[in-house]
Amino acid sequence: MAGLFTWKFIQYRNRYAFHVMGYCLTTAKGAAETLKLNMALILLPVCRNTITWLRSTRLARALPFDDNINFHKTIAAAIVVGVILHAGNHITCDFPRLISSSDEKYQGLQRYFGDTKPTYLDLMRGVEGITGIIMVVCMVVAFVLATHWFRRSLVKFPKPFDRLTGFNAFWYSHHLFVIVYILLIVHGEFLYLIHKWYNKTTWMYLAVPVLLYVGERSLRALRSGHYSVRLLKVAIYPGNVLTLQMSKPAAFRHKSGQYMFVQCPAVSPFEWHPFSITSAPGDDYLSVHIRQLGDWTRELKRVFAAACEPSVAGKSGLLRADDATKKSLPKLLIDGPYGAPAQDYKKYDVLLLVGLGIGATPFISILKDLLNNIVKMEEENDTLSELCPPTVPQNGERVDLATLMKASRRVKWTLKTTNAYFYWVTREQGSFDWFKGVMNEVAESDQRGIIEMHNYLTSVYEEGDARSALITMIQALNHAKNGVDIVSGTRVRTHFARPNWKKVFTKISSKHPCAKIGVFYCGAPVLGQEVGKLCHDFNQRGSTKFEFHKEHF
Ligand SMILES: Cc1cc2nc3c(=O)[nH]c(=O)nc-3n(C[C@H](O)[C@H](O)[C@H](O)COP(=O)(O)OP(=O)(O)OC[C@H]3O[C@@H](n4cnc5c(N)ncnc54)[C@H](O)[C@@H]3O)c2cc1C
Ligand code: HEM
Repeated sequence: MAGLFTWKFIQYRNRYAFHVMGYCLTTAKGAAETLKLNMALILLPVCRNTITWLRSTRLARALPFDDNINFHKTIAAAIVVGVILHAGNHITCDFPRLISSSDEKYQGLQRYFGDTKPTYLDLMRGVEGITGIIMVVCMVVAFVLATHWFRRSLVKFPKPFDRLTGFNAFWYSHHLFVIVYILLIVHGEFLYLIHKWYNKTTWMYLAVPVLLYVGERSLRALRSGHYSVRLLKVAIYPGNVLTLQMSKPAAFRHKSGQYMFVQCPAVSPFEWHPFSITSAPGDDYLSVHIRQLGDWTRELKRVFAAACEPSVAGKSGLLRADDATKKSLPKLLIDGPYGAPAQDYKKYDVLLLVGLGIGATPFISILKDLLNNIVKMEEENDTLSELCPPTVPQNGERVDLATLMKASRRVKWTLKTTNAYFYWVTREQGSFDWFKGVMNEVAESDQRGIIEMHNYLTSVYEEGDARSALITMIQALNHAKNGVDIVSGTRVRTHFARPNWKKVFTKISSKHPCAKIGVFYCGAPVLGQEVGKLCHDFNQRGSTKFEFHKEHF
């Protein structure tokens, strides 16, 4: 940006027009050059399919793809500065200087503006003026509605927009950028003080990113038509969580930690909402866990609750629908999968997964994937010990070469993850039902103790409360005696009050000296900062290195 600004600034500093309009002109033109670059750059971090693909390439080592939206916002901020400098200088400084210039000075600019000096109105109502004004208006609306405050707020809009929520207002207004891009290309063709076609470079900056983004949107539209899924199971849990289990389209390949968009025409034919995929890549179905938050998720629950029946004794969930109930369920469309920070878990031997409430969803898929691999590994090992008898062949005894070859191929098959620690912090005990099935399975199948699971219930007693300490002690005794937790009824350890993160980090770092540990966090930013800071602090102290990845939804 600095380079482009300086280049244009110097170019116009050396032109005749500088003697008429001065530094207002050089600044306006310098800013315009950065705007062209930034309007191109801003589209790249929101090309989700491209980024998902790039995450799996070597580029992921150099570029922080997890920060794509922050990059998008930073470029947006640079655009705000660019627009202020560009439009501000034209409107308040160089236009007035041009129209008030002496006839003698104006003569040198006649070939650009005509024989008679233009008025202020002439300049404003030219193509560049009109397109510029409309772009600024569209941008102001879209920028204001895109601010964090609006996106996250529950502002009530006046009629006829009263059904819009903050996020939807942001989403729809963001599409004003389609108009902005069309106008920007037109604006770039009618620039004053530029006649030669090769100096009109706006379209050159924009061509590739705009085409890439148009391709992305077309792909999404095409794919969503193909990805109409059949619902296999629906369950509604305490804590207002809805689980949807659906058939997996043949071409759908995801990694644990990734997310997908879901659309339900019975709720809204326009809205697509993102949800982490909770099933593992090896499962033959897809599943999502959806917590009710606003209008769309609430309506989704209502629509599905109408098609559900009370749960059969022994099955978890308050209401259920599956093949047995034979009720017709609303149609569902999906789009994805898309990349997310947690998908990098395979890079590490030791994992620390921290989920807050519904933020556990990306990690459930990881746990399931680990579990599937553990089961597969156990099976492989059983086959291996059958193929390769533990006793060393005695003198004269022969081992079939084919058997040995087969066995050696199998020996290579190992599980990269040696340890995974899952910390799930929830408000109430009922939340445990959301993922009870998976946790039970993990606890039962993971005989080697690769996965350690902790559930923290924070709404029972305050931290430091004597009752909390007492229950924790009873829990620990029971766990030691029976290996079973009294709250969860499984090997998952339930704790009362908030986790002591420092202790958790101390324990893990002393257990894994010199290891590189992948710390994945999904939840409210406040705790994310704390966990991130602990990673940084522990990295300064010992040989264990913690690499922090966070996500927030
Ligand atoms: C990558 C990702 C993964 C997610 N995974 C899960 C999950 O596994 N389980 C779960 O319960 N929730 C998940 N969410 C959050 C979920 O998408 C929102 O809770 C849901 O879209 C809320 O919609 P609403 O209309 O009911 O609520 P609203 O009141 O309209 O919105 C509440 C908040 O949700 C966000 N939001 C709303 N609509 C969208 C949208 N279309 N796209 C992105 N964000 C939106 C906004 O920040 C908004 O402030 C995830 C979000 C993201 C970005
Ligand atoms: C010139 C300015 C901008 C342009 C051209 C632009 C363009 C876009 C585009 C094309 C998308 C992708 C939508 C999609 O395909 O899903 C997007 C998403 C988004 N933009 Fe912008 N934007 C601009 C400014 C801003 C600003 C000022 C903010 C906030 C401060 C912002 C925040 C976001 C967010 C949060 C998303 C959602 C990304 C996601 O989760 O997929 N944008 N923007």
